[in-house]
Amino acid sequence: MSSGKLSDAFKSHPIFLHKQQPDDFSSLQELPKSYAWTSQLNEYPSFESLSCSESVPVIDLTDPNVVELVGHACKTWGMFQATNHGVPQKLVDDMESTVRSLFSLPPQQKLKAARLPDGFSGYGFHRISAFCEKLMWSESFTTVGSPLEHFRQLWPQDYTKFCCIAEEYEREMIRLAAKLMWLMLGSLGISKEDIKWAGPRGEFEDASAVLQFNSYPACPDPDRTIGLAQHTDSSLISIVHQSSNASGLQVFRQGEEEGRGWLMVPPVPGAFVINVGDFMHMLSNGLYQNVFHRAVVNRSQHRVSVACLYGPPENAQVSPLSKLLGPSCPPLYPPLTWNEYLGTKAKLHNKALESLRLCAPPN
Ligand SMILES: C=C1C[C@]23C[C@H]1CC[C@H]2[C@@]12CCC[C@@](C)(C(=O)O1)[C@H]2[C@@H]3C(=O)O
Ligand SMILES: O=C(O)CCC(=O)C(=O)O
Ligand SMILES: [Fe+2]
Repeated sequence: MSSGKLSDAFKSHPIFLHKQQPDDFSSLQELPKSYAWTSQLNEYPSFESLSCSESVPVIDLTDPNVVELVGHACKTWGMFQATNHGVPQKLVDDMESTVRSLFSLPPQQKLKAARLPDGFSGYGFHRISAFCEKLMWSESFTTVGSPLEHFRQLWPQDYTKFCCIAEEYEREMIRLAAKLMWLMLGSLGISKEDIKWAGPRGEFEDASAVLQFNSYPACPDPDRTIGLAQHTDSSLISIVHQSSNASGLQVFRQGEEEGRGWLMVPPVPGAFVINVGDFMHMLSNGLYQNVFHRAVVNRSQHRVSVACLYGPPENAQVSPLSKLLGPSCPPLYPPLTWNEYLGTKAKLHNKALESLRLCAPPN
């Protein structure tokens, strides 16, 4: 397998769906058969909330114990919500308005920025649709590097304004992601010298970031379909802003029999949801849990989210950190670039990580 550019990751893994582009959701009064899921959805129960000790931790990044809190959340949940993260609220609001404005464009206009079957960036169904029994009630827009070309197609008049917002937002995400990386790694006793690809100043100067906009229109029959099917993110970490008008993000809780299921992650004003991705799981040699999550839809609200999938530099071979290895802790995964991993994921989806495992994880 080759390393190469992230934007070329899917060149040899095109996806073909029985419908290439999302419908005009606003015109649908009933759920079409193609969106009606039959199995999988209710395999496990959904919970609005469990007891209060059992909700995704909310962590104030200025808390004196932040390193321990973050480490604990990554080991036990693989997810937390971060407050006091330093990203200006105005920028987050502008980003959300941009995303709403994009998905509110007429269908024909959105298709001007359509993602090609073998492409990485642009508008369309989510990449994982290829593995789903039915279509998902959502639309997405993905961008890596500058969104300028696509934005120019979408908004011939005011693309500059939207471009500035997206680029500024991405810069802030990259800054926050580096900070979160060191909180997570610090909690494992890892320091700047331990990771070559963290760059000379240890600030992950060359890390890659993908911006993913998700749109979940109001749905006439929300219980029979899904917005985004269960998955783990292929990133090191993902930083998600969810709109505050509706909940929808659910996290899978392993737990005992009756406690096992999908737990709602309610929007917390001003907070970002932070996910442990597959690469952080590999880097930490299994100490941090990559986390299964999905998004459900609702009857009356148009929900949107903005995810930044943050990964290693394009050409970096990432392997389990040697400081975490020992006679009783052999490496669980081989060295891998992000590009190579996305290729494996494009073939095997939720089984990708397991297929790469070199030996069984210790209990
Ligand atoms: C860098 C990535 C990671 C991708 C593919 C590619 C660009 C878009 C990402 C997502 C975003 C939405 C969920 C997901 C499952 C999807 O369908 O597209 C993600 C997937 C992954 O995490 O594997
Ligand atoms: O919409 C959400 O809350 C989840 C989005 C997500 O999981 C993703 O973009 O990877
Ligand atoms: Fe995700």
